[in-house]
Amino acid sequence: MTTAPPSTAMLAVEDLTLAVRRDEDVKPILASVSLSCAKGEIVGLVGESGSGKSMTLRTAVGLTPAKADISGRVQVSGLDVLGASGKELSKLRSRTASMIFQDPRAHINPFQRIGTFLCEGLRIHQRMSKEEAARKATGLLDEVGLPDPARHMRQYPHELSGGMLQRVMIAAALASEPELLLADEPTTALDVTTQAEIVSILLRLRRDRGLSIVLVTHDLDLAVSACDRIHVMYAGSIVEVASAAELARAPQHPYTAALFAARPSPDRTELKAVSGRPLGLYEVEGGCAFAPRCPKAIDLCQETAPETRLVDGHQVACHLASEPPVQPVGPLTKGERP
Ligand SMILES: Nc1ncnc2c1ncn2[C@@H]1O[C@H](COP(=O)(O)OP(=O)(O)OP(=O)(O)O)[C@@H](O)[C@H]1O
Repeated sequence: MTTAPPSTAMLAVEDLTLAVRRDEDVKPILASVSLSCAKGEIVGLVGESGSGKSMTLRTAVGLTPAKADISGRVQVSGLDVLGASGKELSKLRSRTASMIFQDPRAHINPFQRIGTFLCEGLRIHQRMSKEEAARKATGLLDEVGLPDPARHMRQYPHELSGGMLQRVMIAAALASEPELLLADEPTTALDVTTQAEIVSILLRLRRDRGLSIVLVTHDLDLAVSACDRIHVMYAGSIVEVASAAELARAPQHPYTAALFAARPSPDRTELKAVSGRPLGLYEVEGGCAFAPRCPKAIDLCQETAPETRLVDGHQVACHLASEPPVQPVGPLTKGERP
């Protein structure tokens, strides 16, 4: 088992630090985030609300707040995203990397037929004729498993269920033949059966197209079932990275362990919610960001931010993890802030 960043990374985020400016205020959001996704790999990014998952994903395609201080490196398929021109970024977003989101209805015009929605991008970005675009769009709906693509092309969004609409959004994301799919909570609004169907589509797309996928989710079980590797995020930092199987077998960071313990399960009579509330990076005073909620915290945790260590194949940012720190990743929670 290996958790080292693959050398053929489709996405490589290294030491990414980001703070948003408003007037005199500076709000730190990400601290020294490193994350990678190889060609054909499905990588999970999990953590509670406000930990910075969406901001990491958006920064990967250059969608950052207007007034932000950013440092670090982000590469997608060889493009230096933080140094890219507007033209390069729009090419990145219209060709190389596509995104899907939690609520498909918020990203589709309710007055436009599904076929019109799908064909628009194909005609503009790929300069297809009307007939070519319709043929390609119908094929994409078939690829994502919609039962009657020709009929769905003529339907309006309100005629489709949430799960069917999410498939339409995946079809739209595939229209540009991307190499990388960034999926931000794509199953959160769906029932359990439909969630499983969406995950099986993602797995099939990886197999058939060699697509690289970053899956953001709150749902650890879903991440374990879908992903090769998982990055666990807390307060704007990655606190643990391991293969999905290894993370589920033996989580090393107390936060990861607490997330696993908080999952509902048939053999559990009560839920062990992670105590306390999740902090944003801007609320962290010093030391380990998880220390105020950590049942194992010692004085050192309150005082000094932990470095990332390699323990049993896991990269883990915790003082209580016993192996020496890995290089060159530095302090995770209190790196140099802008
Ligand atoms: N444009 C912005 N300006 C200022 N703060 C922002 C902006 N966008 C996000 N934030 C803040 O950044 C932090 C991380 O937000 P982000 O949406 O990345 O978290 P998340 O882990 O994706 O949460 P969720 O699971 O709820 O979507 C939050 O504190 C959020 O309020």
